[in-house]
Amino acid sequence: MSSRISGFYKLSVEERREIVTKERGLTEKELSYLSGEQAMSMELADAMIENVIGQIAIPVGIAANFKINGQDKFIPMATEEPSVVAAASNAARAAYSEGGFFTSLSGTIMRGQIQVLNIADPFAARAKIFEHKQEILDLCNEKDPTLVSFGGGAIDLEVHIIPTANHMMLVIHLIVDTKDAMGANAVNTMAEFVAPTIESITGGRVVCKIISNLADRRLARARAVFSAEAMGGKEVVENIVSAFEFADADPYRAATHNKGVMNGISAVVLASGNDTRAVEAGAHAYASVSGRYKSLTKWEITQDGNLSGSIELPMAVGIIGGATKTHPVAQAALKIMDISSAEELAGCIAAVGLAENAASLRALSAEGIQRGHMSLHARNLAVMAGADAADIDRIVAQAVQEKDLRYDRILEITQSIQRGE
Ligand SMILES: CC(C)(COP(=O)([O-])OP(=O)([O-])OC[C@H]1O[C@@H](n2cnc3c(N)ncnc32)[C@H](O)[C@@H]1OP(=O)([O-])[O-])[C@@H](O)C(=O)NCCC(=O)NCCSC(=O)C[C@@](C)(O)CC(=O)[O-]
Ligand SMILES: NC(=O)C1=CN([C@@H]2O[C@H](COP(=O)(O)OP(=O)(O)OC[C@H]3O[C@@H](n4cnc5c(N)ncnc54)[C@H](OP(=O)(O)O)[C@@H]3O)[C@@H](O)[C@H]2O)C=CC1
Repeated sequence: MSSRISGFYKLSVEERREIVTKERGLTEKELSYLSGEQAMSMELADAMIENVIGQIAIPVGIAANFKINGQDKFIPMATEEPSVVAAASNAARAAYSEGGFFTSLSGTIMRGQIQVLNIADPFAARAKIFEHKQEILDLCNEKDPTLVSFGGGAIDLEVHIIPTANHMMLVIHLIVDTKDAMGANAVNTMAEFVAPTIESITGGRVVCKIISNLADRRLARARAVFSAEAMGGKEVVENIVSAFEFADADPYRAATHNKGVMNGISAVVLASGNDTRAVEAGAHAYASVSGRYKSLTKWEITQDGNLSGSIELPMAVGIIGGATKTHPVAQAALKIMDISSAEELAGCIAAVGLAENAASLRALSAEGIQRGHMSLHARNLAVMAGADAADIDRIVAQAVQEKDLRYDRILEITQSIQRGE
């Protein structure tokens, strides 16, 4: 299949669904979940979270033009924000001609932290933990034979001594390969199970036993070259690099720059039924590991003047466990992306984050963000103004032509159309 579909956005919803169905073999049932015709059952919703009274629908769009590790992919993105899907498709188009995105994952390894207090001699306690390392790892693995049968499980220990205001804390890291699961439940179960053993080895008192979302042994990396011509020429490319340097040097700018990266990342994480907060916490913590909050992406200029981008961030996502298997739309999303491992999913998500950042920086470095973003957001404003679906395009076209995308003006145009003027 080819994901490079010029004008995909100009097709009707039905035509887009037909293309994706033809290429990815979606069933009637999957399509009806995606369209919302068949809602998730209230029994399932009630089993997923607590005190359920309903559901909220978020649109799922397909980002076109993605080639990742040589394979063309349709990328499902769940987001409430206009222009995010358009932006990803736009930048992916500029990378497509240069071979698309290339990705890797450093591993599927998570850390569980066990906090131990009341130890008089923490350095000796640290040594004792290492003497019992194999016993601790075996206990952890006893708790998750399924994970072990898939080649995962607890594989190592780290012991950190952390001075705090009131204590010299011993913090043990369980290093766990969670394979195709995100792994929080698996790691938390192990950490709680071994806590009494840790207490008896160290003589201390265990308090917190929990996964760390700074998943620095599960780093997803993606890189791509974006054609200078498609990005708007030499000056825009140079401006993009200076916009990156600004973000890398100034946390006020980096927060917004990384918000743009996360526009893409969170949308795919959500569509795939993964935990958006876990990935977001990991991303922002990783952006600060140097002691200063920085850009998650890097931008350079290639020898032949094209734009070269790369991204590296923790990507704790799974294709098993959590809501990934229970939510019917998440299952359809993985099928649309043709994903068969957590590693592959992590790479795709990183690629989308890089593309999203490229598109935002291009807009900021050229005409400004408002032209593209606001002309798409204007559709929302027309809905807010009470426009009929059939009139939305006409209202937006007039506001764009007038270069006045304020709500007040859109309301006036809407009301004038409704009066038949
Ligand atoms: C919005 C565009 C894409 C328009 O861009 P354009 O230049 O008007 O688009 P074009 O007509 O030249 O089309 C180029 C390609 O864009 C895509 N495209 C074009 N239009 C659509 C559409 N309606 N729906 C879906 N896809 C669309 C599509 O792939 C198309 O290729 P084609 O199909 O023609 O071969 C561009 O202005 C853009 O990329 N802007 C960036 C928007 C953005 O970053 N939005 C995020 C929200 S703002 C924010 O939260 C983050 C921020 C900005 O603060 C981060 C930061 O500060 O770093
Ligand atoms: N700080 C955080 O990020 C926290 C997040 N969470 C939540 O935890 C959930 C994710 O936890 P997670 O442990 O992934 O979910 P699950 O416990 O639902 O799934 C993981 C389990 O699936 C089983 N499994 C089956 N096949 C495989 C395979 N191929 N690879 C790996 N495991 C396999 C394993 O064993 P078995 O069958 O024995 O279970 C494994 O323990 C999310 O819902 C997240 O929101 C929870 C607490 C904190």
